[in-house]
Amino acid sequence: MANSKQLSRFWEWGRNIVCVGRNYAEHAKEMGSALPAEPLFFLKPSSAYVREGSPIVRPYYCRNLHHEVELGVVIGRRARAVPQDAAMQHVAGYALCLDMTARDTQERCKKNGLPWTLAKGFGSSCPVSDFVPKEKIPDPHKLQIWLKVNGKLRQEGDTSSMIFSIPYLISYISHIFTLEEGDLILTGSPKGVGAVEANDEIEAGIRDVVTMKFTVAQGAEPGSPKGV
Ligand SMILES: O=C(O)/C=C/C(=O)CC(=O)C(=O)O
Ligand SMILES: [Mg+2]
Repeated sequence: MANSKQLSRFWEWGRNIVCVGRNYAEHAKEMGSALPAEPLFFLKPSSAYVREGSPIVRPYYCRNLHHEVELGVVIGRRARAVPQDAAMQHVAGYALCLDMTARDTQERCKKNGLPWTLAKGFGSSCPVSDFVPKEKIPDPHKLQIWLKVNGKLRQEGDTSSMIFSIPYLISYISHIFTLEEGDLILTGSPKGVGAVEANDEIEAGIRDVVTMKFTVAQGAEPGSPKGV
């Protein structure tokens, strides 16, 4: 099992980013989507990570970039086909994460039955906070997560409202592929997702645990000499 110190910079390990979708009923409702009977999940590349001090870059093909604030679970020990009652032994800690989403692109992908990679997997689509060792969070299903844009509250959710619990998700995913040390699971967004524009400031937190701040920048068209 990797220890907290080794995993304190989990974003540098280059491991899987596994995202769970529609895990909060009110978010599924605001998207006009049905509740999932089983977890819905997708992957981001590890180059999607971005840390405070660097911007979230809106891709050139996106006109409607959305924030989704989510609790992230950092895997500390390889998990392969683990039962639910052993799943938490594989957790090293947590992080606050954003699942930045090119919503207009996602709508097109949904309509055409295409994967969500363009909408969810672009560079800087996964801003993350500092690592929080699991000892600091006695119950990850009793956390309040929130997000403000330019000082205005947009999202506030309680992790007790997740449809599928963290042990269920770890067990479920680990029966499909092996979870490795340093992998991150984004557990889904509560309601209140919305658009951000270039120069907006996003601030988010897990109440009493951690906060983070990012600014949004506009990505350059391919071939353009300027821009991010
Ligand atoms: O149902 C939809 O149209 C969109 C759902 C998502 O983007 C899923 C998530 O990423 C989430 O629920 O966090
Ligand atoms: Mg999400």
